[in-house]
Amino acid sequence: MTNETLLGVDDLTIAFGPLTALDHVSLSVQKGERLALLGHNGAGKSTLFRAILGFLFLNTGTIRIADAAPGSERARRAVSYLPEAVAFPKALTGSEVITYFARLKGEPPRKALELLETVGIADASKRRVGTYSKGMRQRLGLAQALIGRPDLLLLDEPTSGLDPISRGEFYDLVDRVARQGAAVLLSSHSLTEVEAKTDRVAILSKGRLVAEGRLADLAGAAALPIKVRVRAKGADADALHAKIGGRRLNGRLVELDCGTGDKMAVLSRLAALGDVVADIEIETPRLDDVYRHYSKPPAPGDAA
Ligand SMILES: Nc1ncnc2c1ncn2[C@@H]1O[C@H](COP(=O)(O)OP(=O)(O)OP(=O)(O)O)[C@@H](O)[C@H]1O
Repeated sequence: MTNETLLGVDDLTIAFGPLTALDHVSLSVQKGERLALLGHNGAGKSTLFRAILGFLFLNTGTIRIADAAPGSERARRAVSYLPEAVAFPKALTGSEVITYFARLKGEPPRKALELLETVGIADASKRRVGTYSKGMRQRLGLAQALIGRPDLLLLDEPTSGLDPISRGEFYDLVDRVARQGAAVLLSSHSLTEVEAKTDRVAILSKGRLVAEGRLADLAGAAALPIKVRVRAKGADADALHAKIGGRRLNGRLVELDCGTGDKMAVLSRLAALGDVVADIEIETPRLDDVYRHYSKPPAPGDAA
């Protein structure tokens, strides 16, 4: 653990009776870093959050938050949590909610109220929360989580139910908070979103950490193929398919798999075909390919 490590989880096991929800899990999140926690329903993501918050007995291992034990005074000051469906008293205004939480955290309400500006709902600060849209409630939740400048932000599926624009804006805010030095651990089922918006991913499968690292490194380690999609001239995919093999996707497209080392050779071969090829597209592995590779298929009834 370096002094830049704001969350260190080492060999963590958590069991609920006979069920092992987390099985010897180790991971860390550094200052300014956004780590995405991925996994099917029941993989153990929320259990990890609850353990970090100090609510659970650890069967094995340790958790350190800014070098403090979970649940300690120091850790409680350092960590903030935003659940998936944040609920505030409907009769309170946004300002009243923030003032209330600032007082609970022993922070000056005036400073905390500036966070309503940060998250873009200052205009609605005098309105009752009961009139807020889901996106506005999540923004208010983020403002609440940011009170006192936490070192570690835990975001449990923070954008589920938000429209694409609100999701984008939410991630921009998270990005800004990370650039100011916070460590962010967020869980999500939305792989495309996480791919562009986080620094590293950790994949849990049935309580075990099956992969952890930067997307490009995980894709490289898994030796996932690059897909080369070739468009046939004159919409004659059959003729093209007969020449190059691979998969015929439709009447115009044929797809080939190749390793990073073979890419140039494959491209040269295709270029030499000349008249039968209209266009070539190259697709490097995406997070959903990496996720599918590393995570086991869900048990029946476990669909994400
Ligand atoms: N208090 C508990 N008692 C018994 N089993 C529990 C308890 N809390 C969680 N579990 C079990 O632990 C496993 C992990 O659950 P967890 O809620 O951490 O999964 P998750 O990855 O957050 O899933 P989801 O994506 O659905 O939120 C599941 O099998 C769940 O049923």
